[in-house]
Amino acid sequence: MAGRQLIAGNWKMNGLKSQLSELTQLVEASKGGLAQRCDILVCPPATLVGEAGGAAGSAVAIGGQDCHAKASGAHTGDVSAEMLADAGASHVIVGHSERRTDHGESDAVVRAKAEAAWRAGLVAIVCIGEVEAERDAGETLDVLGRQLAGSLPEGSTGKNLVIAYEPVWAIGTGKTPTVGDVAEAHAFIRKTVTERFGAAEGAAIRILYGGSVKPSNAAELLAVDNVDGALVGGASLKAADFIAICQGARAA
Ligand SMILES: O=C(CO)COP(=O)(O)O
Repeated sequence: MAGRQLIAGNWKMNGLKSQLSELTQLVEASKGGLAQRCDILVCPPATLVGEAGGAAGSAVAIGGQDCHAKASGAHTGDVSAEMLADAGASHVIVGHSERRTDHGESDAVVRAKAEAAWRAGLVAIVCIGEVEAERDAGETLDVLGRQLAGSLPEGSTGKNLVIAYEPVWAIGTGKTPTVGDVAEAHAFIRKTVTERFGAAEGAAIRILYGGSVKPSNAAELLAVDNVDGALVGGASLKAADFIAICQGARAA
């Protein structure tokens, strides 16, 4: 078990400046004691990272949702890890299934992005997860093994890497795996990173669960062995829901 749990919000392509009032409420709750329960991270769209960092101060960490592998250059529309760090981010999500699907990102691309995150001093949150057909075919652990082998750079540690297990069929659908299935997947991920990066780092790397986490199921999911936090999409947009999810974190 990797110590304090991390509850991370992924706002995806949601959030105009007015959305920052939800972040302000979360910051107040964090200062009011929530931060004693868990580490809290919000990943707004890139347009809001700077302002969110200003609003969050040290009470809530701020992250990006993607970065380019290069530090700068002729890549119209892309954002580098260095730019996110410069704007106040401490983390960046890479390899989210929506990026893998919408932008054809391969494991090799995801790995290069994780290395870019490190180059800029950011923690990389690498997402993995099977699609429904793979699950139905009994291939979940094979898929996770392949994605871990291809997406995680050498030198991964508990300080520079977080893994998010997000079954693609559970994202935004209201469906979640059973706690038994979550336990099996997380135990497999723990074993895989321990074999590759050694016992100390394998134990320290946080493994988040993501996919339809909400106030009503958060405590149950966060109590599962080897679940070191949650990556929350839709329910992170409302401060009250996200705060309730944070309250479901296992006491450190
Ligand atoms: O993709 C997710 C977080 O990255 C999960 O999204 P939902 O919580 O909306 O299912």
